[in-house]
Amino acid sequence: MKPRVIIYKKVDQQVLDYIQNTCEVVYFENLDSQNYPEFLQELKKAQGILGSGLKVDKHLLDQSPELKIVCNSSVGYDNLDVTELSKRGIMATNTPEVLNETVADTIIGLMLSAARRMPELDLLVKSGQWTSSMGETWFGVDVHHKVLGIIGMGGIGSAVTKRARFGFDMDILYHNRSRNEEAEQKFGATYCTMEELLRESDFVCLMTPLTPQTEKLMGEQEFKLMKKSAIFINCSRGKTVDEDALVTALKTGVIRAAGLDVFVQEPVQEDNPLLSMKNVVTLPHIGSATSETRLKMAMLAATNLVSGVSGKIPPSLIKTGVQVK
Ligand SMILES: NC(=O)C1=CN([C@@H]2O[C@H](COP(=O)(O)OP(=O)(O)OC[C@H]3O[C@@H](n4cnc5c(N)ncnc54)[C@H](OP(=O)(O)O)[C@@H]3O)[C@@H](O)[C@H]2O)C=CC1
Ligand SMILES: O=CC(=O)O
Repeated sequence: MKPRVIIYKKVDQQVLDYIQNTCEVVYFENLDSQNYPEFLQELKKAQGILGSGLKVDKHLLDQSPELKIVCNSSVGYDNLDVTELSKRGIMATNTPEVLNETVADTIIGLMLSAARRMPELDLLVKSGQWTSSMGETWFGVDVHHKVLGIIGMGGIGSAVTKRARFGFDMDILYHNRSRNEEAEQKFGATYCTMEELLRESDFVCLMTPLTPQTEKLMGEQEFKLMKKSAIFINCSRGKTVDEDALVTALKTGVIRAAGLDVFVQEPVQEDNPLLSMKNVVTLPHIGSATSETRLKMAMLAATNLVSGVSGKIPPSLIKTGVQVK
């Protein structure tokens, strides 16, 4: 009998076909309050699940006695309670590396947009306010030859660094818990404390995973350490930032601008003050969202799923302490 699995996000037909070769698939193109009860029913019989963002905690796992593997189609896995998964001997996987270059493109886009005020100027042109002389009220600041500070120099941070160093002649500072020698040797990135990074960078890019240690890593004190002219970019998770402190820093000129792909609440609430600020460029958590990369992510998640339910070691197993036999 084929192992029974649930897919809870829309995937490409070729991904579906690949999984269906090995598994009996229950397919929810998306999960909402309407189909959630049906999903819970199906979960009782499922050996594997694939999707992104579903909170997989003790409560959910209590309702999934057959589960062997949980496959995120994302690199971040803050939605998974890995301790609880590990206790129950359930494997967890993510999709690292295949999205690095695409997310790095998004981050460079946010840096350029915020520095050169592209969304503001786009609106101005489209609303017929382009006057013959666009004076200095509309000037931006340069990106090239500035200092970029990366908090979280991992796969994505390194791809940003490559672009910034070789494309924009930027100097790169970074902060991790441990040194990334490859980034130092290949791209000339310099390791420093978080305080040094915040004081010296013209652009601060936050790229850590969301963990208990990184929750609100950027707060009032951290923004105050930054240059008044600095631009803050967050493409990690909304909760790595104290959003109230960010609003105050942007409103009171503690920092110049921000580019944000992620928010504490997603989709972001309409009355979030960040949405009405001209010095903030926003995106709807779309860092990896190109057709090519989303397909690679889904295919990697599918490979993880099929391996896991077939008793093999999935290619991107998250280290949860689960012993794979
Ligand atoms: N907006 C979007 O669409 C996307 C968002 N993301 C987010 O980006 C995150 C990073 O992805 P990726 O680069 O692939 O991950 P990696 O694991 O490759 O890199 C994460 C880096 O963060 C560092 N780090 C972890 N904890 C801390 C800490 N407490 N203080 C300082 N540095 C820390 C790690 O170094 P060390 O262990 O030495 O501290 C590591 O270098 C994901 O977890 C996800 O949340 C990812 C993809 C798309
Ligand atoms: O947010 C996206 C991810 O891959 O993590």
